[in-house]
Amino acid sequence: MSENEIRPRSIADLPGVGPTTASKLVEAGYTTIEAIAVATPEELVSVAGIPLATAHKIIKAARELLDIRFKTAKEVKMERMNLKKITTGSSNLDELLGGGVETKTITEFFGEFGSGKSQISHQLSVNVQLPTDQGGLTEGENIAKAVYIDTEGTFRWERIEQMARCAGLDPELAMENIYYMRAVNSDHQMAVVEELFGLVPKENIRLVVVDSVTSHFRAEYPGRENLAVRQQKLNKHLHQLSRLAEIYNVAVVITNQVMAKPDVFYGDPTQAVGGHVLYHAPGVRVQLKKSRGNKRIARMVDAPHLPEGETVFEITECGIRDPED
Ligand SMILES: Nc1ncnc2c1ncn2[C@@H]1O[C@H](COP(=O)(O)OP(=O)(O)OP(=O)(O)O)[C@@H](O)[C@H]1O
Repeated sequence: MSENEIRPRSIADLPGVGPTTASKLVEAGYTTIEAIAVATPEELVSVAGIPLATAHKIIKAARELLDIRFKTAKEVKMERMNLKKITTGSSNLDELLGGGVETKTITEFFGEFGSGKSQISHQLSVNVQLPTDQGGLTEGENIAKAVYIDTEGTFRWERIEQMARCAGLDPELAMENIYYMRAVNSDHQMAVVEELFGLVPKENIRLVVVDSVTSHFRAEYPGRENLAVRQQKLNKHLHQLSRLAEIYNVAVVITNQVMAKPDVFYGDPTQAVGGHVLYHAPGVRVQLKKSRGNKRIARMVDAPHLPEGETVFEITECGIRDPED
């Protein structure tokens, strides 16, 4: 299957699943291709009343679609090498990230207020639209677009306009290629991501930003007593996002505000322990710190395949850039 081909996303698109079977499966809770992929043929036979051979065929198709099979290490290497990267606008920061922000991956930017998390998110939403030879994901006429889920109302179209102009894009067009949604609470935030399983392939969306991923969860489930349920919901949300990244080959960027002085937030271990939310989930974590003036320090935190390290970038009128001096 070619990379740009739109993959079926509903179980009704699987071979062997007609409308009646589809509705029986959905009724029994098999609502996604993932659920089918991990089901046993006997389960499907009993809930949908289909022949065993058909059940085998449906499960096999679901697994193929999700690419669940043994791969050689060489194949894994080739897959990684083929992953596309989006430039951040700063070659220092790109280098730290191993070439830019990667598709099929969640990249978390965490740091205190004003550390540059939203600025990077704006910049990536512009840069994804650039042609591939300029660090974007637009191939020929097929413009790569972005989704920006804003939980705190910090999105500024003026900034997009400014950054697009500097990047040599038509600012009006650039703004049309960013789908914006203000998420009003954590349930809404998760519902919006669920909706993206429809929108992403249809509109050639290659970047999904959630700025900030944590604020609603923290506000709705405050303190230590709510930690377990908060983390559980947040994990579900992260799992949704990583499925989206994986299935549709998109880059997912999440931001997470952490306090400069975690001791003030005693009782909230998500603040105290290093700060990032990805924990053991696969992905890339970058800590941002304020430095002199508009300079910022980015630090790679326990990345599975990237060396730890630090670099400096700058926030300018034009956006994220390497420091002048
Ligand atoms: N037009 C601009 N020119 C230069 N620098 C700018 C411009 N706009 C914003 N900045 C810089 O970006 C900073 C804000 O960064 P950003 O909004 O990304 O922070 P953040 O990490 O998202 O913070 P928060 O957690 O509060 O949302 C400002 O303090 C300023 O230094």
